[in-house]
Amino acid sequence: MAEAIKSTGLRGQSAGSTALCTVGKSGSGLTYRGYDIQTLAENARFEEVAYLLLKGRLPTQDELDDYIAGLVRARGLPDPLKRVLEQVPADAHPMDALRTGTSMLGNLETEQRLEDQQWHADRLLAAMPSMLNYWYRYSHYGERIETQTDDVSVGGHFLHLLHGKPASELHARVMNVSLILYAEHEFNASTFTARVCASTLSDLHSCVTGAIGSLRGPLHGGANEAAMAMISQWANPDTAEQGVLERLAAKEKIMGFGHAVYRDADPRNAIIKQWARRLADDLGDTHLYDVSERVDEVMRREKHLFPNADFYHASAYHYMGIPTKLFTPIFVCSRLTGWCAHVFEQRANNRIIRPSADYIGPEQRDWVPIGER
Ligand SMILES: CC(=O)SCCNC(=O)CCNC(=O)[C@H](O)C(C)(C)COP(=O)(O)OP(=O)(O)OC[C@H]1O[C@@H](n2cnc3c(N)ncnc32)[C@H](O)[C@@H]1OP(=O)(O)O
Ligand SMILES: O=C([O-])CC(=O)C(=O)O
Repeated sequence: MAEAIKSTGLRGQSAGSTALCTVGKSGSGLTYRGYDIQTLAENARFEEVAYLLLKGRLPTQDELDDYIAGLVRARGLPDPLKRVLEQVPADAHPMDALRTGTSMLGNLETEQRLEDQQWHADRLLAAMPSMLNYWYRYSHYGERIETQTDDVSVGGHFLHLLHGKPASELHARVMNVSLILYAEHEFNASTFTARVCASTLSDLHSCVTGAIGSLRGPLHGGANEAAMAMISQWANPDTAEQGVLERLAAKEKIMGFGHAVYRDADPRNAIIKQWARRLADDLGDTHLYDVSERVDEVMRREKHLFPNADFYHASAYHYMGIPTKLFTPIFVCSRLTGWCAHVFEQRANNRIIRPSADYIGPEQRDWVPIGER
């Protein structure tokens, strides 16, 4: 019985090997291919991290320039994909729009050969912010936007399409850091979804479509939106404290706190928290940040729980004028790199993922004809 409880949710069990990432290993909280997350967030461009994850090593300057140029060229959307996105209603969740868009792209640009997997991953990386903003601006404002911008960064491109003007240097910098922080995290639920799908020898678009569905839930990527919905209802830190205590008394979860692997801290939190503070100061409005800090204090005091990567992302994104419903889709634009890198890794050493289950149903029974039940 003790064993069964321990194995709930496969917690703590190894489900395979990876050379991509360490999570919660002593000495360093999070590394991508051996590079510490703090170092990457301070020094790297997101595109450089994407290259590292997808191709296995850091690029030279020439390689990075070529890589970025390729991503910039691949931002356009085929007309049939635009028409499909135009059918997705404004009140759909943007994650569903991305799920549909990714699936449709898989129909138009089907992955036929293993040798093309890298091209398809890069294409998805370039096109995901375009799909999201094309749908958002069309469904909410009736605008058919041009998705081919010449912004060099994925984050800058995203903000440009969303706001219809190039991003400020500060906002482009924060988006860069955010995309790096969200890029990869070992065998989390959405990545594991992608790997299970890859293990059947399915195509990349199916793996990514499934992973989007897993990321959407509030216990995973959807927590950044849920955290925003929560903190935005509190007028000041004192009402926030009261609200958290009430939720805890009602045994409700506080979104953006806790983690399946980390025990003391999520190393991404300190980094995004610092940028959220910078954005608040830049805007001259620290209200949401102050509320967030109080929630953080109360959760540590009452539950010994710490904010995960999602919590301060809520205020950071809000300060950049990003609508709440686009928070988790931004996570997709980043985690796509981790998902695809894991698909490649799975394919390179594949065996179909098929665990066993502990049967807890009835013993074998006699069949009762329908008229006698
Ligand atoms: C980028 C990401 O995906 S990070 C994760 C984003 N998700 C969230 O922020 C959602 C809120 N957090 C949670 O639901 C959980 O902490 C998860 C899903 C992240 C991890 O789940 P688990 O590994 O099952 O959590 P864990 O075993 O550490 O929980 C231990 C205890 O703390 C409680 N707990 C964990 N997180 C929270 C929380 N956010 N608020 C209140 N209580 C919590 C659990 O209910 C559990 O209590 P119990 O022992 O009385 O049942
Ligand atoms: O690792 C996890 O379970 C969730 C997480 O933090 C992530 O995917 O970034």
